[in-house]
Amino acid sequence: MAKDPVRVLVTGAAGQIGYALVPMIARGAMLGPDQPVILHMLDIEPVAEALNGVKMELVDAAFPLLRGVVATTDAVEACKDVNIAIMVGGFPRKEGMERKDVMSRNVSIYKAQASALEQHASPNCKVLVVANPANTNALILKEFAPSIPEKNITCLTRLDHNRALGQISERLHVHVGDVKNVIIWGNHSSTQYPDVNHATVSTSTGQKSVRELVGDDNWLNTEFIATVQQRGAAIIKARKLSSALSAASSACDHIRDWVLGTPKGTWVSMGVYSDGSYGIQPGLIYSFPVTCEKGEWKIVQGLKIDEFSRGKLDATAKELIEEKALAYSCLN
Ligand SMILES: NC(=O)c1ccc[n+]([C@@H]2O[C@H](COP(=O)([O-])OP(=O)(O)OC[C@H]3O[C@@H](n4cnc5c(N)ncnc54)[C@H](O)[C@@H]3O)[C@@H](O)[C@H]2O)c1
Ligand SMILES: O=C(O)C[C@H](O)C(=O)O
Repeated sequence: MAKDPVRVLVTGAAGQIGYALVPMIARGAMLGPDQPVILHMLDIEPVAEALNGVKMELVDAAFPLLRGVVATTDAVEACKDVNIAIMVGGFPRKEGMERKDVMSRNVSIYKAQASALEQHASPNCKVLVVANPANTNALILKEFAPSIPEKNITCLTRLDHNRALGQISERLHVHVGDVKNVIIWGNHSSTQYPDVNHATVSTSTGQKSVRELVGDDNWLNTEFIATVQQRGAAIIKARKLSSALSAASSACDHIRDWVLGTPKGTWVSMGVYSDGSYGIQPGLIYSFPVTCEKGEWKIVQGLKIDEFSRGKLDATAKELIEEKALAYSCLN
């Protein structure tokens, strides 16, 4: 039997991630090749005409799964009955800025949009915040939309996770699809901790540890970590624009795995509210390793954390606590 369409909101849809993301959703890259979708696209009045242009292109592309498009500058209309909300709207950082430098412009958007989502989205709407500072925007959204279950509010660290897989695959000359179970801990910022201590590669003779195959702890503990932490800045330097196609693709991966489940024996990284796992202050939106089943994520428990990792987990948590205070000071 044909499935009912799922309503997917993309905010900031006239921007560069939006332009890469909406065709991916309309082609089934997010929810699967048999799942019809209705796209809700929100942006602001000054770019209303460009937003309408994106709608025209969606019509012109004749996507068989696309059952409707709402393009609007009205947050209430945009949020109406949506099942999934991808929050990309905001301002990207420019060369030389840290992600928290875009804080004051972006957190106020998330406070305002929390209410629109709370009042008008479908009650079990799943939310993914992409706009930076992603963890703190998600935290503000969670705190100002108390009736949305906290398990439904997440932020994107899957791009960092995919970047870590990419770096390992390049270093070992293996297919990226054969590398799994890296972890991004903490903030989507330069304090994030890309951890390969539990990561493996599928080989013709079974699963092998990434650390053993690389055989260079110094590279793993320094250059590898710094490359993943600084990749967003490196893309801005090269493109003069922040990452867009990789961000859009990773947002699809995040939602697909959350809704359809992670493969057996594989975890992914998602920014989710902390329940105190691994000693991280409860309530922060912190990136953890998670598995997903039947539309629910669960933090992977019981991983051994060595002293080097402990310091890194705590440092990125400390930054998130500081960002939270800064966000509230911007809102006052
Ligand atoms: N978490 C991640 O991995 C990740 C990766 C890449 C980029 N980002 C972030 O995603 C955000 C978007 O990046 P981009 O390159 O698409 O930027 P962009 O400037 O091209 O697009 C952002 C869009 O948001 C719109 N917007 C601004 N205020 C809005 C509001 N109140 N409601 C709805 N829309 C609004 C703008 O008009 C613009 O069209 C930035 O904050 C960027 O830093 C996050
Ligand atoms: O780094 C940025 O500001 C953009 C984005 O968060 C990224 O990681 O590419």
